[in-house]
Amino acid sequence: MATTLFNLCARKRTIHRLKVLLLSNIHHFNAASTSQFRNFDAPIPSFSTHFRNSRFPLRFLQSWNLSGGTTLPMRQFSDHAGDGGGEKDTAAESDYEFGKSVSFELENEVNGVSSLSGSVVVKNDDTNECNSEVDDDSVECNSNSSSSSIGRDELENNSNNNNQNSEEFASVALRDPVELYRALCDAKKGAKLERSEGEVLLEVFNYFAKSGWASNQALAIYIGLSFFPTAASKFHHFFRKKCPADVARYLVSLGPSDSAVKFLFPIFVEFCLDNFPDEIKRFRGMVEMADLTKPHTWFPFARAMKRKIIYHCGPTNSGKTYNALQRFMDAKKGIYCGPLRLLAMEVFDKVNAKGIYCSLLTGQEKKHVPFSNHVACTVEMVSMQELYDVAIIDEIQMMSDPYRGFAWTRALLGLKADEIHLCGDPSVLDIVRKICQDTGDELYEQHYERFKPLVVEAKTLLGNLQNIRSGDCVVAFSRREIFEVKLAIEKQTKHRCCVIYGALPPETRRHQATLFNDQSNEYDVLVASDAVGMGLNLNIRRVIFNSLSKYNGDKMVPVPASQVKQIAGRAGRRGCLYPDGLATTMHLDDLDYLIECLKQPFDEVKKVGLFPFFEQVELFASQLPNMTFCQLLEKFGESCRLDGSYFLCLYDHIKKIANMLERVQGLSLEDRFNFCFAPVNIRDPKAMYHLLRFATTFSQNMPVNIAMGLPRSSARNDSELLDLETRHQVLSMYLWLSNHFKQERFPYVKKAEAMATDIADLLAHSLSNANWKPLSRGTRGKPKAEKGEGQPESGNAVVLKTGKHSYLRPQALSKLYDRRRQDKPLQVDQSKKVAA
Ligand SMILES: Nc1ncnc2c1ncn2[C@@H]1O[C@H](COP(=O)(O)OP(=O)(O)OP(=O)(O)O)[C@@H](O)[C@H]1O
Repeated sequence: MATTLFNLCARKRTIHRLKVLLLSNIHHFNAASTSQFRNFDAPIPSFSTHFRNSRFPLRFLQSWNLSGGTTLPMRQFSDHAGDGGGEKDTAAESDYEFGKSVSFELENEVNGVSSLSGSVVVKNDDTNECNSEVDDDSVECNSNSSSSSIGRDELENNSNNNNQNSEEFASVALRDPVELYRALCDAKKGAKLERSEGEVLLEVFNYFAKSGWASNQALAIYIGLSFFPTAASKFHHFFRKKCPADVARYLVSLGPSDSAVKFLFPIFVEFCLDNFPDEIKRFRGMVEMADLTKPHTWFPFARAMKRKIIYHCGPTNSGKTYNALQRFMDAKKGIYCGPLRLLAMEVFDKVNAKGIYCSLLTGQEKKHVPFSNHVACTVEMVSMQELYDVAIIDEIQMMSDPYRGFAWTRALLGLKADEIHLCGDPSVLDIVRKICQDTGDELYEQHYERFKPLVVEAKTLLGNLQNIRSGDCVVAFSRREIFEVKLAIEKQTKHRCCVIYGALPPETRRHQATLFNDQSNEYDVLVASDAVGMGLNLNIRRVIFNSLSKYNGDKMVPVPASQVKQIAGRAGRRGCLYPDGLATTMHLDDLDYLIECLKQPFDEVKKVGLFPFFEQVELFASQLPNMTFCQLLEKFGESCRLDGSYFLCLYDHIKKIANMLERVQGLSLEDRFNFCFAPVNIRDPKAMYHLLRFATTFSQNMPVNIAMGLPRSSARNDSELLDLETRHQVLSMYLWLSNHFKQERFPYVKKAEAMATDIADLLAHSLSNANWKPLSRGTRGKPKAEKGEGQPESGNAVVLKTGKHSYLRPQALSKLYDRRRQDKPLQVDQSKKVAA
């Protein structure tokens, strides 16, 4: 029922949307249809190849740079045939998105048969070379291997047979696939094969059906990945019914190999064109609807402008944003786009404090300042309709973020501003240059150096918390670790700690930052996650990495060098109490990795993120009735085409929400799309429950209420603290939804804002007093029994250094370190190392 409704709504709206999209993107579709897809109706240009008289393969091969000809830009397909046996999925998926060209070097080699100065050598990768090569050497090789049993006559016979075989094989290999396919069609019956030959042939076709390379190449004739196995199976039956003896023998000689796949593929193409016109038409329609190529053409107004792009390129703390903000404040009308609410709020405060009216726009809040011509927003909220004099896109390197990258790409391509300032590290400089070539914008580069070099303190803390000093920021990569460190520091030293991590509301993070920056109180140490890397001005003297590994949702992995740099760079900012920044590690065995990371140049990003607009998904949906939204997204991912500089952003979290909302009936496609982007922690069942509840009430056309209480007092343990965090997230989600749907559907905005403020206060108060052992979300409500003083929590931590001031490291990490240590023994003179 839900699906039907969803499809009904989708179709009803599609016609109108289609018109809008076609009108606004007409150029895009034209361009795409001419350059990205082979045109089956176009006349065939003459071309010298083995595939004479071919309807399809001729064009097919032309565009794939058969013999050094031009390569048309197209979706990237894998050029490795060597992924047959069972690797299909990964190979297909990994190569699926982006168009690199494929080259068959058929001039010199045809399916394993090379024509070399008149003599023919059959190469078969999968069989013994001695048997497969038919020349003098091979005879010798044969005779060596079996000289005792084979007589001279037999040898000669073998040699003659081999020569005959090789001639026959060569003639099969060199046959025009179109002609061969026609011959197969005309044949009444295939040759009778021996059982062993039949078995090998079966293996060959199984190998073909599993070939990621073949399934990937088949996309070019609009045989989709999901249909490929069916097509391959039908092709097999057809072949077995009609196959002549010489072709069968040739295939048996090749065996289940890449050469066999390459031989069969052009025949398969002919077979598909003949037998699956409807399937091809359907998939072609889908592909055209899911065309994400040439994204710069999606923004015709921005393309009509002569925009000036200024790339402020440099490491952290080099004054990039400061300079860009000067231009922003001087402009008549400006927009700042940042990665975090926190950064947008900071710019909002800073600019208003200078007497320039500036509004604030984030997913959760709209603060309109009367008479303001400036706005500070989060990058997802940037308007593509308004005209600006100056725009800033901060942290532009986040274009390559696997989840959110599309928002930066969209802002860069679509912003209607005369002057756009990009601030970020050099990792996306090359790709921005390329994009500016496509858009026709002028690019100016301003390179920056850090105000003061960052110094690595080679001594490290040697695991001893007594070495903590005022102004230190200890960085840990999980909430649990953060509270463990805070607890240990407060227990073993006189310092008090503020904490900052991602799950805290921006207001609470700001409050903790203020507490830490303020010299008049006892909170002089900060314990923070990677959330400290962006958006807060902090008086940090030294950044200490408690560990340099983090959980990626699946396993512990080393923290990427770019992130280490970004975080370490927070030490010693210009204008703060400690202008000379220091970075070090808690434990000596992490020091090498830190030094390596800081020495690394910035990685050059090859691709930036892209994601379809709702209109594109809607258009696509019109092709696929009877599909759930989640299936639709999957199909879109499978069918979409992208240019080489772009990747499709990950959307597993969106699919998870889409799946949950599947049971909610009466939501339109657009509603589903919007609900799926709501900020929710998909690993938090309580938060997910509230999202489901909001969507259900919304679908019943009723005003959505908050239906959530407010705790009276601050948290007394970690379970209560986690509960406060979740409640704040639910309120934040409510506010976000109220800004993305009609407000009358979410009428309790004021109440939600007031509750969020109260919870932020409670959180701030709770954090000041937090002195309990942390829980992870999974163990919420089940606090572990307290252990005796100094004893590690069983199974969770090990003592790395004994003694009163030793610090316990979580066990998952210590295992990783042990492994790393085994891989690379610690250098004794490590402490002498100093890096700048
Ligand atoms: N010319 C300047 N005069 C006074 N203060 C400055 C100047 N340039 C930068 N600053 C200050 O130096 C600090 C770092 O500058 P800014 O935030 O612009 O660096 P950044 O390169 O953008 O670093 P990040 O990427 O870490 O934000 C800020 O506090 C900023 O106010």
